[in-house]
Amino acid sequence: MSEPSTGPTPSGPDKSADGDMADGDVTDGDMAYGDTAYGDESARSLDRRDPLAALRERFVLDPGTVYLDGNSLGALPGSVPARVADVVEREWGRLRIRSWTESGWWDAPERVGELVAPLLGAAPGQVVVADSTSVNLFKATVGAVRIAQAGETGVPGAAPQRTELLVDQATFPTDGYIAASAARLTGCTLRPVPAADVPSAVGPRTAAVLLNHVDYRTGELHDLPALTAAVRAAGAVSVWDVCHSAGALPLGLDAHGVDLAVGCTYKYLNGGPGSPAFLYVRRGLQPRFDSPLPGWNSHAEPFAMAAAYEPAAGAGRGRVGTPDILSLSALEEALRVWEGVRVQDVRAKSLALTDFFLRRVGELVPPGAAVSLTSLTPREHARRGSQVALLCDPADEAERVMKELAAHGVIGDFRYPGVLRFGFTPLYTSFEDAERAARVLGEVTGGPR
Ligand SMILES: Cc1ncc(COP(=O)(O)O)c(C=O)c1O
Ligand SMILES: Nc1c(O)cccc1C(=O)C[C@H](N)C(=O)O
Repeated sequence: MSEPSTGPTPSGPDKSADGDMADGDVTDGDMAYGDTAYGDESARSLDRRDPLAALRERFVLDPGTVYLDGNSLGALPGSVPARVADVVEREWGRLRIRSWTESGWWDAPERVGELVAPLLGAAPGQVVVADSTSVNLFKATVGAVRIAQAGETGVPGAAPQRTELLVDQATFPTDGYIAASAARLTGCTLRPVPAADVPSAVGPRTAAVLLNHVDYRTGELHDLPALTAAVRAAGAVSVWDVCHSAGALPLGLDAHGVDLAVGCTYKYLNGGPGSPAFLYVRRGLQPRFDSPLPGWNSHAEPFAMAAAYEPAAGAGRGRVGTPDILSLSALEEALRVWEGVRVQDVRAKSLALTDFFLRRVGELVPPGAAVSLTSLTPREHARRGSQVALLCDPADEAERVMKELAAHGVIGDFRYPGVLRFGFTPLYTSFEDAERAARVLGEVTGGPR
């Protein structure tokens, strides 16, 4: 495997930059795994001293498969089916309408939001779980521009010069489409810029900036603290898409002064296919958050059925309509896996797993293999999420390679042009999984056996 073309050549594991210190340093966790990038310790030995190893038992996994697609759809936590069956049979089947109050259905978006909040570094009262990521991106982006255009006074139109919306150039497509629509609706011009250029691009005309924390294609982690600070310094409002970092690394949303954030719950939070997304609105901004989708669930008194809209205080202002109780219940149960688990320990294992995988791929797929691989994922810990993206040369071999991997029981995914993606979910991925994936990759790319 070739080294990534960007970033400095590593001289050793990057101890300075283990993600985000605001939620706690990962030094302890790092020591738990040692030097996975440059040492020669075996997968079996690393698994033996993995403090998170027992969590794997909480998931439904089959022994013949290495599942490295948790960055797209997390695996099923074993306790979820019984909970969903109870919600269907007892809460819906027997209690019926009474469940809106007696089973806590009505408050579920806020209640589940409180379970997600600590994983985001958010104090209570700022996260609601409802709707899809795409819908929440719309609420957050239009809401952010409206806040900026109201200026310090909070009066709509008080800052008429803020007519630019920045979006990161390499964004996941839905963010780009929604940002374009949000710009049209708010009279803004949309300007795509590389995330790293935001500090020089943001200025007095900028209303809001929508950034992805981890690039879905390359796995690159952007510098949330520095970029948020740059947006703030320019008087603009920050919106972060944290789909690929929530549940994978500490975010420190409160500590870094993030304004709004949105993320999926079906990736590293294992909520299940289409489980509802979350919306974080910083407490200080909540009174000024003017949702572009003010449905009746976000009303201060929904059952007053009032003709006039009066927004709820707090995170509930981000709700729209009737919550999806079956999916929310599955997610609520899935989040129980996190009881007693520290995100910084998950981060330490994620870095150890991806270090180890990159090292073994380097050893098993040498330059000169029939299909050569270049890591698009940065080596530096401070710039790496929880996935490894390998670019195939020739690129049109990637689809075949991924199919062959699947035929050998290694599940990742493939994105154009020629990118193999491997997601590492530390709650259930072992070092043996990483070893087996690297070995099979070596075989199907024509590297040594
Ligand atoms: C970074 C990112 N943003 C947004 C989305 C879209 O989310 P949804 O389809 O749940 O609206 C995804 C995944 O599909 C994603 O990876
Ligand atoms: N949300 C997905 C879906 O409904 C079907 C297939 C894949 C997905 C994904 O989440 C893709 C993912 N966001 C990505 O990073 O590419």
